[in-house]
Amino acid sequence: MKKCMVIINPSSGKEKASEYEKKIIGQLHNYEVIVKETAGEKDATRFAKMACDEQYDAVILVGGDGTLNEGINGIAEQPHRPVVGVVPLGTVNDFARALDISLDPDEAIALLGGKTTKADIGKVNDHYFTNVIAIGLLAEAVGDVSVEQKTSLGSLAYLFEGVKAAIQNDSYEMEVTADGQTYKENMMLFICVLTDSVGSFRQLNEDADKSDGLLHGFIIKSTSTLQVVGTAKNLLTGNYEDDDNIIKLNAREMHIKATEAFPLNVDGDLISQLPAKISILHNHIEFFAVNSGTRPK
Ligand SMILES: Nc1ncnc2c1ncn2[C@@H]1O[C@H](COP(=O)(O)OP(=O)(O)OP(=O)(O)O)[C@@H](O)[C@H]1O
Repeated sequence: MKKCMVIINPSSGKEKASEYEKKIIGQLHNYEVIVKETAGEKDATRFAKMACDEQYDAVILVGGDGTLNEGINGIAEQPHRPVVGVVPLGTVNDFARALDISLDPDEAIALLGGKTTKADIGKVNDHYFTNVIAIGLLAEAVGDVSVEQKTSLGSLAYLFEGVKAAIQNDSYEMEVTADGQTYKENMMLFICVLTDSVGSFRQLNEDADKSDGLLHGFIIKSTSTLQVVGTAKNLLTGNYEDDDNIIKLNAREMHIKATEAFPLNVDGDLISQLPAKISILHNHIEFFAVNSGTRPK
C-alpha cells in the first residue's frame, strides 16, 4: 500500500487544522496515512525530510504559506520527492492560488490523491521558495504590515511600505545579473516571482506559469515622489512595459548584490541577506492539483 505523511500545523488558519485531519484521512483511503503535528519552527521541514528518507509516496502540508515553505525545504534537496498535497489554511496562500487549488479547505482536500501537476521551485542561496523573493527596504516594512493588509494584498503588502519609504527618498544601489546581463540601478525594490499569483495581483506577472522554468524579476527603480504611486499601480496591473521605472527580467539564474547586506524576504519571511544567488529547479515537485499537467508514473 502507498504511504502518505500528513503534516499539520495546528496553529494555522484560526487553529482549525486538526478538524480537517479526519477528512484528509478519509480522502486518502488508498494510502497508509501517518499524521505529524508541528510544534514549532522547522518541524515541517524535519518531518517532510523524514518522509523522503523513508520513501513515502505523498506528503500533505496542512497550514499557511509558512508551513508550505518549511515542508518544501525538507523535500527539495532529496533524491526521492513524494507528491505534495496542499491544504491551504493561511491568510495568503499564494502558491495554492497559482496551482488553482481551492482556498476552501474541503475542496482542497477533495484533490488529494487525485490528478497531479509539476511545478518549478526556486532556490535562493541555500533556501528554497515557492512564490516570491523581495529585496529592499524590507527590514522595516515587514514589521509594518498588518494582518488585514497581508490578507488582501498577500506577499506584496510590503510593496506599499516600499512606496512609503520611496516617498521618504530611501533607495539603494543594487546590482542584478540575470543570465549574464548586469543591471546596476538605484532601486526601491527588487522582486523575483515564480508564478502568476503574487498576492491577489494576477495581472502583475500574467505571462508566468508555475512550470515555465523561469525566474521572473522586476527591478523597480527609485523614482520621484510624484511618479512612485503611478509606478506601483503600473506594476500591480501589469502595465510595466511603458514605465521606464520598471525593468522586467526573465532568466534561469540571477545574482543580486549591493553595498550593504540587505535582508532577503523569502515567501514572506526574512530568511537571509545579500548577496543572493537565485536559481530555478524546473518542474521539481509534483503536486495534487486541478491542473493535470503530468500524471504520476
Ligand atoms: N504548534 C505550533 N504552534 C505555534 N506555531 C507553530 C506551530 N507549528 C508550527 N508553527 C510555526 O508556524 C509558522 C507557519 O505558520 P503558517 O503556516 O500559518 O504560515 P504563515 O506564514 O503564518 O501563513 P500565512 O501568512 O499564509 O497565514 C512556522 O514559522 C512555524 O514555526
